[in-house]
Amino acid sequence: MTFTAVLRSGLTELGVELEPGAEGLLAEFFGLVKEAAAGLNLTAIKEPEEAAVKHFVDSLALLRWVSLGEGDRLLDLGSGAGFPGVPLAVAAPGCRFFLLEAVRKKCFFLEQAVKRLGLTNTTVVCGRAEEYGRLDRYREQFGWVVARGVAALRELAEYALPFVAVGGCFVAYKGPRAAAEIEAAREALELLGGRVEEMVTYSLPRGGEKRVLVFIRKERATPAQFPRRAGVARKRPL
Ligand SMILES: C[S@@+](CC[C@H](N)C(=O)[O-])C[C@H]1O[C@@H](n2cnc3c(N)ncnc32)[C@H](O)[C@@H]1O
Repeated sequence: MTFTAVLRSGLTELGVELEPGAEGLLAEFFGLVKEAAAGLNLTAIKEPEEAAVKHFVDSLALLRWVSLGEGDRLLDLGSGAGFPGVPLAVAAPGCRFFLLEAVRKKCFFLEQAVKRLGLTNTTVVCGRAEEYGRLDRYREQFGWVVARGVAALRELAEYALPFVAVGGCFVAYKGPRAAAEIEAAREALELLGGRVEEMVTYSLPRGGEKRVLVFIRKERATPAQFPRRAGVARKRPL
């Protein structure tokens, strides 16, 4: 099966519908990722069927539970080669997307890809969450923050929650160990103003790998001392 056929059947299985024209853009993005894969350390992404399921369908699974439209602002923290941010930006053109990534060569790839795909709703931000989360124009400015594959929840919460507006939501894309990660992150979430609202589970099509989206509601402003300076959350998670 081709990339597009696997993508289409995978999304149908999950109950996610795409805007007209989105499939073509996603296939074009896959081509760009594949071309850049070796230089970006993304070798696992080369097989079209596997990439369609593990990266594209997985990224878009959020849309089964969330609709992103006009006036929404979403930050993808640690976007890497653009997952889940780019597929979501293609699928939800009315929402404004910010792709935050610390590694310059990945940011360069993202900037080129955004330009090639004509994604006028998407801005690439090159830097670390620990720095950007302290700037007024980013701090508590997003109704949605998402992150996939960046860090364990206990550490990740300190990067992500400062960006979320009070009342907004941080969604962590996780695997089968999500419940244990939540347990380990309880104290951190409480300190940072977040509360786990819901955990939804889905199986990826074909291999059927189990995935979990953890929805964390921001209930209170994050105290000014967070995030701590770069490297501290990793060494001494809350
Ligand atoms: C394993 S990759 C996952 C990339 C992508 N989210 C995905 O699911 O394919 C993690 C990415 O997060 C970025 N990252 C890790 N910590 C970060 C931080 N504190 N601020 C910004 N980016 C960060 C890394 O540079 C890396 O590109």
